[in-house]
Amino acid sequence: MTQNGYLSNKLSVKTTLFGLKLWVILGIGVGTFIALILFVLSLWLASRNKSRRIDKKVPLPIIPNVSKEIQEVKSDKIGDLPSSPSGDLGYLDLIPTAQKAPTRSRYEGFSGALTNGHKEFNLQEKRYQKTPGNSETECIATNGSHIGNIVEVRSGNYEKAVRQLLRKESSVGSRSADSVVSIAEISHLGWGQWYDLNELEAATDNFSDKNVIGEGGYGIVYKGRLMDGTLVAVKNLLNNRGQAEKEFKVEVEAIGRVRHKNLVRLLGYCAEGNYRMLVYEYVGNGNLEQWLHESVALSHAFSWELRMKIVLGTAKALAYLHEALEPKVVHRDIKSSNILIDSEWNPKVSDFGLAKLLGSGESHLTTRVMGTFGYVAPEYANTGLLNEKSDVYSFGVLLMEIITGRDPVNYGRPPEEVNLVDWLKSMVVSRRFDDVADPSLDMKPSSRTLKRALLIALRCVDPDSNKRPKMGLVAHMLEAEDFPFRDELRISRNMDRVKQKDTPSQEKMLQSLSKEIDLESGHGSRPFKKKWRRYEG
Ligand SMILES: Nc1ncnc2c1ncn2[C@@H]1O[C@H](COP(=O)(O)OP(=O)(O)OP(=O)(O)O)[C@@H](O)[C@H]1O
Repeated sequence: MTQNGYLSNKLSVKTTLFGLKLWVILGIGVGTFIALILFVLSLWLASRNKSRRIDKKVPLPIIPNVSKEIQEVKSDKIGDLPSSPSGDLGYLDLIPTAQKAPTRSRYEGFSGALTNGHKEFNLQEKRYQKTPGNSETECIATNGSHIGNIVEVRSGNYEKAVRQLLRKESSVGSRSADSVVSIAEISHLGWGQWYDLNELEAATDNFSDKNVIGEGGYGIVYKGRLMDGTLVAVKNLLNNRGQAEKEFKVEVEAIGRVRHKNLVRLLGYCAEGNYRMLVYEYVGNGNLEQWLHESVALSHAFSWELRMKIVLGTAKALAYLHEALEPKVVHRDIKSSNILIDSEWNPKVSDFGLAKLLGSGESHLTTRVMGTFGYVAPEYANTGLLNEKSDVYSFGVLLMEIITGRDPVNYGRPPEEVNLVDWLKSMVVSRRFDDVADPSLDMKPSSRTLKRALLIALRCVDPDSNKRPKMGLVAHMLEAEDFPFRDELRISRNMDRVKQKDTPSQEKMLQSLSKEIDLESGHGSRPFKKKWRRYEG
């Protein structure tokens, strides 16, 4: 027997394993071994690919684009910041370490670490004022240096905001690089004209002193002439960190899109580097404060009729802000220096830096009362509760100022005359009407006209904000010579009889004044009742 014959005989021997021949069992064994090797090999390859993908992910230099949640990101100082040689901050990793879940109205205790290779920088929330949609965070590095501010992070996504901020910081240097970021950031406003800083410098002769029109709490206003000849007023907001940014944003949001004959028009803005400027139509005939209190030599020319034209236009502008817009706009700083006057004596309400946008029926509770002493409604000053009725109060004070030519608060007067509202009420109660009109008026108004104006003013400053009329009604009262005050008062009284908690003197004063006006008008007003009812409530 050959060797081959012997091998094949051996392989063909049946085994005890299911009676299978030996070569079949050997074949199965080899096949299984090869399959096992292949399986292990494929597992190894798969895991290698996966780890490669993870490796690729780690150093990806991607920083999120401007998020919708980030309304504005501002950096105003180059701090002690890490940067890669390319100036790209893609290797940074922000690890929030103690970020509490944001509640509806506040974000708290943010801190995080920023790593760049072996370096680590701590970020910390330092300052915050929190109401929804109104927050500000200052980021400081471990060494205490200021990195920048994050303004208006709506859903607490600090990580994105900080990355954005840092990326911006990394683009150290040129003004143009900075302004590119700014343009991207505020382009979401989708409104108005963008002005170059160069353009405004040229328009105002390099912001020269001779072009200064005035200075308010938030910045200096310059007169300027654009290349196309348009006269403008340029408000250069003071760069006191967050405040300029807030004022800028509020003005733009509040009046950027609105058009009204009696609202000053905001033509556009400039946001380059740290500069924030607002460009308005130029209103060339001064402001109401100057006409009432400064231009003594000219005040005789400021007749009752012109004053009433200004009052009416202002009332219409406020009615428009409160009743025609959604969300409505509460101005919060109605006062004589904010009523600009054009060459045809049209008033233009200006300075919306403190304005607040409120949804319909909404009130706002604030911890910081803004406004100007003497004009602020008592409930707003005492409790911080703000709605459009606060503007109605300020308008009432403004009307009293126009009637009397007196400042809302003047410590130069005898104690009982310091506060205009209190003094005027006492004059009405003691029926000394002849002594209240501005002595510098050339022609005094008729008794009835004066009383009508006084009654409207007194209703606007009602201590109970619910009883103050809406501005639309105020405008109608001012406009309609035959407005039936007695009926109007009765309707108003009936409407809130349930919650009647008036001081009797206020109610009595208004009643007797309206009675007098109706008597002086000579008609009992029945036919007008229906007509006016619709303006109430
Ligand atoms: N569009 C404009 N046209 C002409 N003058 C303007 C214009 N806007 C503002 N002014 C003038 O510039 C001056 C400063 O205005 P601004 O609104 O900054 O401050 P203010 O109202 O006087 O004070 P504050 O802002 O502190 O309440 C005022 O005298 C105002 O009359």
